[in-house]
Amino acid sequence: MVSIRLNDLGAGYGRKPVVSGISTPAFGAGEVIAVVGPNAAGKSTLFKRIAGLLKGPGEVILEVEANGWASGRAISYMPQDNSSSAVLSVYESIVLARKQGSSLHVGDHDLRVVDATVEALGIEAIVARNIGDLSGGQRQLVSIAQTLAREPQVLLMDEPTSALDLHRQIGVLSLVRRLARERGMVIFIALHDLNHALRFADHVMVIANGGLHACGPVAEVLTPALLRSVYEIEARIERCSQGQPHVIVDDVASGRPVASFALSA
Ligand SMILES: Nc1ncnc2c1ncn2[C@@H]1O[C@H](COP(=O)(O)OP(=O)(O)OP(=O)(O)O)[C@@H](O)[C@H]1O
Repeated sequence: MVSIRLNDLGAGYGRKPVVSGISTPAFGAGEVIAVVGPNAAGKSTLFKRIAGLLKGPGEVILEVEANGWASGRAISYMPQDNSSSAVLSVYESIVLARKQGSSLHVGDHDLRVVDATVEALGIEAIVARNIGDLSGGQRQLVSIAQTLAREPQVLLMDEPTSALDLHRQIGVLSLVRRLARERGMVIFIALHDLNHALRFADHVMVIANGGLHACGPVAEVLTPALLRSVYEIEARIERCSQGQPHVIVDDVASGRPVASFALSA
């Protein structure tokens, strides 16, 4: 079983902090946490800090109990941009991702995990293709496969469905949530689609103005008041016929043009 808590975490580039003072409760096995917020708020920066790719103040408190399942690394980060080598086949790239940081010996179990991941994502038809020949959405599915095949205990997925059609967005997020429950992972997903956050996440972290603006159960945090203060939109949260909450946007707050929504420097 795994749990992860952020304590007064900060990160930035050079001397300039992008985010600071981020503290959360402990998130436990099986939980999915949506990380949302405006462009350039610092979601990717926070993920890189949690993954240990950036240094900064504060601590990531990770507790891992051996449970027989965990064959993979503790924390794995799936970046927004896929920079896999274009000369590898899809299958080779997934095997390589699984073996990254461990011995290069590829055993039967490794191949079974790779095959199961390929099947779960429905990418059997492209496994022999070169990554460089794929469409943007296909590359994103391969990047997801590479990340899942590592079997991490904490997974940081940075906008994993941004290039996917609606059917695959729902499919991938359903799969990710199921794997979190089955494997006892903690999964953080940076998302811009708040309806996906409402549908697939247990908790939400709202990153804005250089820090953690709000954190808690997703349906409690994503309110019209929060959408107004963070996104400058007038919106309602209404339930569809199946009881699922949805954001319905009525207007841009105060009638200002969308282009006036300021990016942080
Ligand atoms: N390598 C870097 N060097 C310097 N500044 C950077 C670097 N990467 C990101 N930044 C800056 O850090 C800030 C936060 O960027 P980050 O990518 O974390 O935002 P984000 O919330 O993930 O944005 P988006 O939703 O647009 O993907 C931005 O102002 C960005 O320009």
